[in-house]
Amino acid sequence: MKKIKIGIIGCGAIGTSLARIIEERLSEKFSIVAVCDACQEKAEALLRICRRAKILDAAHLIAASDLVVEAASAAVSYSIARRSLSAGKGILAMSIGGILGREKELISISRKTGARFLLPSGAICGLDGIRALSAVGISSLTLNTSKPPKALAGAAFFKTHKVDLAGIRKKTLIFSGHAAQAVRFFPQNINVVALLQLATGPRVKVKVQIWADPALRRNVHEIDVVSPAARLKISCENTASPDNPKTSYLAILSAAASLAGFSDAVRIGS
Ligand SMILES: NC(=O)C1=CN([C@@H]2O[C@H](COP(=O)(O)OP(=O)(O)OC[C@H]3O[C@@H](n4cnc5c(N)ncnc54)[C@H](O)[C@@H]3O)[C@@H](O)[C@H]2O)C=CC1
Ligand SMILES: O=C([O-])CC(=O)C(=O)O
Repeated sequence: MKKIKIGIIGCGAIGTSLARIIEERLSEKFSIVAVCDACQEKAEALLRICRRAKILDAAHLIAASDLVVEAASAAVSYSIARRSLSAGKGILAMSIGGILGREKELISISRKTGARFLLPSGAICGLDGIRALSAVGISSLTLNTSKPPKALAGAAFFKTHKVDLAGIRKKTLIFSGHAAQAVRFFPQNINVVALLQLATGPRVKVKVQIWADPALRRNVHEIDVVSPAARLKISCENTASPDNPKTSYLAILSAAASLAGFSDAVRIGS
């Protein structure tokens, strides 16, 4: 069987760990042909894992790949997805916040070109049930995300909101609002709310609260869904990636699971 050629844009925590999993467990199906990072050293470091890959800029990487993995940033995820799908190349996107609000166009290009548009569940679970329930209506969906303060450090929110993160001694509410605001203020922290919003569609206004909790060692996402067909309470207590405290290890495993199921005839779960 011909291997699917993968190009990875973003050689940080997700890009690097995912590349390791592809090389170790998924190499019968996939071959990493190109990598790209805004930081040359990060791309060079990834070549030590992907020995057959080349460092290419985004345009050449898209041209060389069958499937592009975006693990870079919300500032570029939409443009990478649009360029990939328009060229008939599949895209697995991780920076979902950058796609929220512009998904219709991408879905339409994907359907036109037939290129796969993959949005893994990332750091949460339960999107299967939430998508199923949205057919009968969801009356409320709330996400409570709690992270250690250092995992929230550097977010755009703190440019306009004075918070002494290092001085927080107990669980403190940092932000309360809706998905679109949350991904603008916390582009590296709350892609999961964008996934929830995409799964339910614009009729449901997904609410989100972000907490800083100095007692936590994990990234915790608690999702509460109210619908006539079911009440879901989903709780994910995720170990952080060893390379980036903002990112849960589950997000990497979820991307790997999405690749493992790519073109598989068998599907477990909806
Ligand atoms: N969907 C989900 O559940 C989750 C999504 N994420 C998102 O996935 C993305 C990757 O996460 P991590 O690997 O943990 O981040 P990271 O910060 O460890 O790595 C990102 C890498 O992308 C590179 N980069 C940034 N802009 C770039 C550009 N324009 N072109 C090429 N390279 C660029 C950086 O230099 C860095 O090496 C982030 O946007 C993050 O917010 C993270 C966790 C969960
Ligand atoms: O990895 C996590 O726990 C969630 C995260 O950073 C995101 O959704 O952007």
